[in-house]
Amino acid sequence: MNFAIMAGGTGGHIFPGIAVAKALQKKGHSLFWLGAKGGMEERIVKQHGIALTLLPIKPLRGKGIIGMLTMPFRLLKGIYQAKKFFVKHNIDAAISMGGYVAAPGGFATKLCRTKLIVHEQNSVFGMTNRSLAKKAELVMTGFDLNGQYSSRWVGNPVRDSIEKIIKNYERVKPINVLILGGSLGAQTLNTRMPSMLANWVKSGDIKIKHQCGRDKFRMTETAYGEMAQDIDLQEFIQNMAAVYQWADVCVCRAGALTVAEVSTVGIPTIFVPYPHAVDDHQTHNAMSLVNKKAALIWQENESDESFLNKFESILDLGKRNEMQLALAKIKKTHVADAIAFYCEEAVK
Ligand SMILES: CC(=O)N[C@H]1[C@@H](OP(=O)(O)OP(=O)(O)OC[C@H]2O[C@@H](n3ccc(=O)[nH]c3=O)[C@H](O)[C@@H]2O)O[C@H](CO)[C@@H](O)[C@@H]1O
Repeated sequence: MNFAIMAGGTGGHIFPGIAVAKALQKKGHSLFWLGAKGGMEERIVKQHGIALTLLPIKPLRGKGIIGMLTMPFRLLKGIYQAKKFFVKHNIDAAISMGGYVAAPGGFATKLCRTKLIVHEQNSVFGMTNRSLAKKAELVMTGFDLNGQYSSRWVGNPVRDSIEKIIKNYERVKPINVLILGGSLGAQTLNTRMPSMLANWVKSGDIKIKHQCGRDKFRMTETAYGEMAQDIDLQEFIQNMAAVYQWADVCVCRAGALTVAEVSTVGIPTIFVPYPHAVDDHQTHNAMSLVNKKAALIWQENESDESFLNKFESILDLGKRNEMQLALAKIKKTHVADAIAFYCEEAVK
């Protein structure tokens, strides 16, 4: 069968797309990717050797009056281009993993014989997937959304290299702390973590790897001051499996894929949700673990003292073991294979 993945914009859409693409290829299907010119997918998808077609489109949620007035025309143009792509490659089903390329792509499936499949990674449907879900043959979700839009809860697919990690949970000192801003970096983590964690770094109780986001290296290095030489600071981490293997504790945003990855690996985590995410979906993502005592949450508007208390508690080995047990109970495995199976079933 010929499948197309429609995903772009951020790692949170692209990496699950890659996991699903590989699972479908493993089953002998042909894979094509529809992305947007200038998006992160241009760089990442090529590295994985997947045939990539880029539409010359920009985000539909245009800024200002001109953006709003030209939106219908831009959408129509994108739909026309996406339809041409489906017909040219004889695509049986297009899988929307989210991102703005998925809107024209999703609507274009209704103009040809391509079936539409949706996978929503977050605990709240995003704008594009919300409108596509009503028109799709099959809707799958990363979190348990109680069958909204007749969806099936499958989980979020994590990369093979991450799923294979086996951890040793016993380390007491120094504790390896991974700070992750997500694929775009997180301002709060870059500015507030250095001073809040300073005492633990100076006493040698913790070691830090900190992913700060593109073009944020200098400002984060400055925030760490004289401690900077002891911090492994990186703008973007290519080998996430290696850093998850290293980490005893994580402090990170609650993007859907990061949540899935730390739960798959079993890393005790303090989530710091991005407060401006649409419909506050990062808080909902994090709460799915916090409610099961499998993680902690700290909101940006809480005090430093509240963070320090939570951090102190997560360093305790007993507490970490409790959280790891709770994570083991809820983790989903082989999600990409499950999604590939349901995609095949939808096309038959
Ligand atoms: C600010 C915002 O709205 N972010 C959204 C975006 O997040 P974003 O793409 O940042 O977040 P996710 O946590 O979902 O995914 C990040 C992915 O990038 C990878 N990674 C990250 C850093 C790095 O240095 N190297 C690397 O490979 C992670 O391993 C993960 O696979 O899409 C997600 C999925 O729809 C949403 O849940 C997030 O709310």
